[in-house]
Amino acid sequence: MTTQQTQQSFSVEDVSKHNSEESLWIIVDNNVYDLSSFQNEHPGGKKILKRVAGKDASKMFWKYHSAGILKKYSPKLQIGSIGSAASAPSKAESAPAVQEKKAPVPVVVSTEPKEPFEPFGDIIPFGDPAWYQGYATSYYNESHVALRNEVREWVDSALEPNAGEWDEKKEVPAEIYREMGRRGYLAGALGVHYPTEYTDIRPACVAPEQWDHFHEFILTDEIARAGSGGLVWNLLGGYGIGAPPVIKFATPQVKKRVLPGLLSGDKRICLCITEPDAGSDVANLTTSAAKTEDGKHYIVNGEKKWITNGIWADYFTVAVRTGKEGMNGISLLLIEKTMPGVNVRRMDCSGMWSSGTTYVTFEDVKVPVENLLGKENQGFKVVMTNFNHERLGIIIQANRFSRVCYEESMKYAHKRKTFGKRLVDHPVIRTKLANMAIRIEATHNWLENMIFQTNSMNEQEAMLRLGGAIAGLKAQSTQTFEYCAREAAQIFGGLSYSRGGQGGKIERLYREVRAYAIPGGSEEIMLDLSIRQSLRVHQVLGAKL
Ligand code: HEM
Repeated sequence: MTTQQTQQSFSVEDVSKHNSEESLWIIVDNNVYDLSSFQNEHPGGKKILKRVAGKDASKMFWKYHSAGILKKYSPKLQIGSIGSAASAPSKAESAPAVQEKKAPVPVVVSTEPKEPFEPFGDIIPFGDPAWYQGYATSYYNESHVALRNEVREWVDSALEPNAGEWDEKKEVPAEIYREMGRRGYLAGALGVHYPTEYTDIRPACVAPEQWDHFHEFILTDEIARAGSGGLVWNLLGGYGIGAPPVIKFATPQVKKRVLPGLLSGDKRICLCITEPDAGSDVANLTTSAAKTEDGKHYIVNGEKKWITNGIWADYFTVAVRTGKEGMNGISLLLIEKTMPGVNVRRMDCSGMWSSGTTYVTFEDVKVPVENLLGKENQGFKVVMTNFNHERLGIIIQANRFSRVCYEESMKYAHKRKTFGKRLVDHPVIRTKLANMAIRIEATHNWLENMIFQTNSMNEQEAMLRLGGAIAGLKAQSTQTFEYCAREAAQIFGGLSYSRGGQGGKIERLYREVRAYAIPGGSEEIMLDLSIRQSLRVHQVLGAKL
């Protein structure tokens, strides 16, 4: 279908003539769709379309579908609009679809107190963070607003409508990952300053020197809005935890060789810590790295399990044992796919299908000593410095997924009727929505505080002082996610039990809860650490105990 045809204008009478199997047109929200060829492949059946052939089918359409369907199928099926070409936009169109190519204009930020920003998004109460909905904020400035708008436009048009299909295929087109690089999103997702020294790519709407942890928060949060953990981990999972040790601890030569390709999205990386027998218990890992007699290489042997993005990775940031037992014998090595002895196989998991969960084996892999990240036997420290960034990423995603569960439930509760009333008119359903919202907002507000603290401290200080609170917040966010996925599933009923369709996001997210509650420190470990670590810090600060 050409764009010109899409602009064609028809009258209701024109459409009414196309009311048969041979020529089957319908109207949805003032737009005209030719379903003549599509009717045979319509997952909801052919007959149901015949009943609305030649008619305005908006009401029936919105009863059975969510907005993503139109975004996905319009380019193929829409042939025009009713009346003038500039008719009222549909629900799906109201989100801008195509990003205009404009020259990047960095936003210059003033430090004056601000009025609330223009309301943004669907304005469903608690469906987005408060600062999106016209409430005042002291955390965000115009550059955050600009980035939020830019990412949402991309996610709405290019990611969300395809997330379900990609998850089923267990693969996201490589072009999407490269686009993450081209837009400067990968360079901005390292938990450090925007690394202008290793890439010429610049974000379109944020001056690199102004890029902060809130920008990374917004980026991750908006991508998570597509409602697929598999997708977020495909785009940010391996990279967000595998690349920071390289930029912080690799030698200058290795950084110069490796980082440009990683930041542009041409090369991929993953983090290999977990083993078949060592998960949250990092200090007990057994993958060995023995130095050769000439001291120029390590010979690496061992297995790593549940490695996100491993099947596509060019680089592996690997925790190995170079010394004695326990945490003081661990080092981090950058292993490369081109090194003989590196093997990967995809693992079958209950969720996160498009994230490429991998089993990695290292058999006598010869790694030059220059690929050591940090100092020998001090890798545990490198792993620890990674944790705040990794956990904040998990918290951001888990809480947006909770919001997606809530937002989808709220929308569905406004259209589904039972016992003669909309779901939202039943107090029991409103109680479910309220219990979801209060948890999401509490988590989000604590999260914003943690991001603000992270912005205000150097990394060493943040690791020590925020480690406990961030661990506690991780547990809170995954408990909230589990709660919201369950409640949303109950609200959607059978639709959340079958794959795809209106309940598709809920069904998928429900299967993804464990991927958030277990890795990056299980809930049990996080809760315990939140108290232990905070006590340690506050004893130094003079807690009166
Ligand atoms: C532009 C026109 C349409 C497109 C592109 C379309 C596409 C789809 C798709 C992709 C599904 C699979 C479920 C999902 O992913 O949501 C579906 C299901 C369905 N569609 Fe349509 N559809 C269209 C129009 C209609 C109309 C006009 C009706 C009703 C008169 C209808 C009734 C249904 C029903 C009953 C289902 C099954 C829902 C379920 O499994 O719960 N569709 N449609």
